[in-house]
Amino acid sequence: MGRNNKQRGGQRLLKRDFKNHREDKWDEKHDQRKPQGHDLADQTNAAFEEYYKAQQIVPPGEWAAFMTALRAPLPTTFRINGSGRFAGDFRDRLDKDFWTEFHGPDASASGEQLEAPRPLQWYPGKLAWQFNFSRAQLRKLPMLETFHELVKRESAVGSITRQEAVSMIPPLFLDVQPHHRVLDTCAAPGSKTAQVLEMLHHGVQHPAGCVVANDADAQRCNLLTHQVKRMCSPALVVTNHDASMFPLVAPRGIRKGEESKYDRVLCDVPCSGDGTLRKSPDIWRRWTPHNGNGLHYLQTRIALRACHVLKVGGRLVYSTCTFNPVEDEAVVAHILRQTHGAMELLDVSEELEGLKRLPGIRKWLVRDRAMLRPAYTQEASGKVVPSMYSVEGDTFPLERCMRVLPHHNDSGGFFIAVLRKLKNIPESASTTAAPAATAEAPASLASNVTAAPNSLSEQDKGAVVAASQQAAGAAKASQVAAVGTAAVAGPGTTVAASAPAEQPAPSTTAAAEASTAQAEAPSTAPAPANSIEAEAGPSSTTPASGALTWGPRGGGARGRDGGGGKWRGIDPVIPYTDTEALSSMSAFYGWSPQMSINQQLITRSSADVTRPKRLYYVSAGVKALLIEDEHEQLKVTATGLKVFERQETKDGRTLCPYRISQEGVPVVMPFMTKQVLQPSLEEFLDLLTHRCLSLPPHVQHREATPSSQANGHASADAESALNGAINGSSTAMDTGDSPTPAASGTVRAASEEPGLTLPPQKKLKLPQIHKKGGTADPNLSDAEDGGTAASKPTMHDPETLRQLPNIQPGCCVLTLRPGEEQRLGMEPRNIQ
Ligand SMILES: C[S@@+](CC[C@H](N)C(=O)[O-])C[C@H]1O[C@@H](n2cnc3c(N)ncnc32)[C@H](O)[C@@H]1O
Repeated sequence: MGRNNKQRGGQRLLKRDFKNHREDKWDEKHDQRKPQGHDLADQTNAAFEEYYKAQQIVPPGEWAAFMTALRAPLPTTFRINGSGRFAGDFRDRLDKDFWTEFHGPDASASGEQLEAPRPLQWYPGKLAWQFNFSRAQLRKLPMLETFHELVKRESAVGSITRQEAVSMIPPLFLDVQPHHRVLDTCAAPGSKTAQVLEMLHHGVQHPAGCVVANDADAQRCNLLTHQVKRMCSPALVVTNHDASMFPLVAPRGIRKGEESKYDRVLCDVPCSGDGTLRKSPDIWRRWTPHNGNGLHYLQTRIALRACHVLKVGGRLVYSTCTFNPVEDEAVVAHILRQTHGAMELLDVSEELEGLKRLPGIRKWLVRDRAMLRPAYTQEASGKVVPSMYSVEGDTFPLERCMRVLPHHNDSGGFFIAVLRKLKNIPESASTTAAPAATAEAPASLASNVTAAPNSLSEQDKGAVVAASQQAAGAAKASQVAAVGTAAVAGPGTTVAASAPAEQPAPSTTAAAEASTAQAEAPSTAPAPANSIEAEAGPSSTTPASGALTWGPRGGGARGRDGGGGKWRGIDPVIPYTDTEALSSMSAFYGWSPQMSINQQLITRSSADVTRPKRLYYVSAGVKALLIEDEHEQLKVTATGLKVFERQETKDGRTLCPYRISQEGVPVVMPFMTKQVLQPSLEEFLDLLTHRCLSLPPHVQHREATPSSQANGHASADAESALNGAINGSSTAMDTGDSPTPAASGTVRAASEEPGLTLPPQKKLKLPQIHKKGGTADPNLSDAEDGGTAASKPTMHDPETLRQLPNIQPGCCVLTLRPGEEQRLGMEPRNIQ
């Protein structure tokens, strides 16, 4: 009874640890240099000191420095999104301007000892930075306040990510390439997933690979989806499985072989977390060596499964944020032992120059109930298993593992091992820790599964003006400039407001997980004959997908209304193949029906399969994975980038059933040969400022010309895009419901995502407009505002007027003309 209570208590404790302390995400309270609710007296733990002194993980003479660093607050670190458009600008500004300011008269006058923000030496391209100011300093010094505001703003719009320095290390060792299929086994809250996605997208608009981000905790999957959606990547799949039983997928009749495996696997396992003591000082109070013992078994199972799903030749990174050898070297040694030479521990000491690290240790001790022991004996009491111990005679080169100590790089603590798969793991190899009878159940494994939101929905790259209100929020505005979507409405052709915000699916309890054995067993049913080939599928990850079907998947076909998924509470992933709608979209936007924009769309709607409200675009790599996952073995909680939203008109007349969503612009734009308008820069800015521009009477759109109204006019929500332009922050635009009768022949903002944004140092002097609601006149509703065309500037540029007759009523994309970006202080980019 007592034992059970303790077990339960231990589980609760550790679960709370993960929820609160391994999120690697910025928390405002960490601005405070003094840990809240803990004075220094709390930052002691005799058992901790005894345990780690005995393990000899700290070099002789460094113990005091180690402990002092562990008790000091953690510096703030952030990563500049390397695939973002303004990464270079922002980095150079930090490097030059702030450096100068920190050594200029303002800094000297303050009388403070200020350390300028500095790049992390070992992070490539000076794309990760560190600073160390107290809250008091931030408040006191205007110069610091400006810097802090800048960091907060860039973080909000996604051009930088606050992430603990050590947490940036594992993805760097993964060596991700754009064509890789990557699995992040324990991914939430997703800081490493975001980094991996950036790597996948590095230098390419449409990477052929994909990233599967998995977590056993459904709520944390939601958190991950939310965090990573700033990336606006169509190459992400979020799944909700116990990683120790992560399913490999394969279509009917095809044995699960190399093709369905992963080129890269990140195994950032749940751990006791004492490497995060600087960030989470309450761990001092709760630390015991038994926390690590309790997690060892789960860690070995997750790591072994990761080895199984890795391709031969692929890389696996195993990492923890604990110093504890039982969770570190012991797990690595165990997987080397259990995989019988199939896995090789790599020497990466030459990689990440400048990162101070210590080699892994070959001998360690395990604390059982009674004492610390170097080797397993029958007398060992408590929850210990042989695999926790170092084994005399093992020749594994464990010194190739890496331990990062806090005083070496002024960081948190971390452990990393990089492995390569040399050959297939013999069938006989065990996937569990040796005698596990006494091992604790995994403390962190959530038993309840809640559903995730249907899909990702934010803007990544590109250049955008318009946005849609429901999705306003985190937006990648600093990578966004000069392109926007708008809707042109003709007489009686009203463009509906953007679709309602996505509803999370209802919660439910855990669905049964596929067992490892099931996951790998070949299916027996024959492969279907008909097929739609995935365009530009990744050669390394696409099995014979030419022979597979891009159509309803197993559960989807059987479920409710023909659309329910296999996993309760989770919407199915349904390929969108409505040829009639797709042809009308192709004709309207001007692309060939065979292009991938038509071939890689999905819906998540089980209720309205025929007329889904939203269409999501998935990368070729994701499509290939979904095709292989014909039986819906993957419990996909989120995937795809929202690119189209259904548009309705009051009179039922639309030329095209779907308009482009703001975050979809970068994906859709390269395919478009129609519905692209390039107004002059002045008109562009006027449109943003006033929401609505009038057209001169003699230039009326053929469809958009109202029979009785004086002027057609163009409108777009100004305020958020303009603020975005000025602040470099995200923008939100208001579509309104429909143009008023007076507003026929309008160009209206069609979606509400990030708008025109500029590099932070480039500030435009543009007219001030009020905040909320997006209308230029606060007393008017959007529709009314759209109707006051007379008060708006008139579109008059001859080149704009020449283009207008080619724009059909409905959605169009606005872009700057070539070369105009420089006038806004932006680097030129290749838009169309
Ligand atoms: C250390 S955190 C991961 C941090 C994450 N990699 C990041 O960088 O943001 C460990 C995660 O493992 C998850 N987890 C715990 N047990 C798991 C299991 N059996 N399978 C998959 N995930 C698990 C937890 O929910 C937690 O989100």
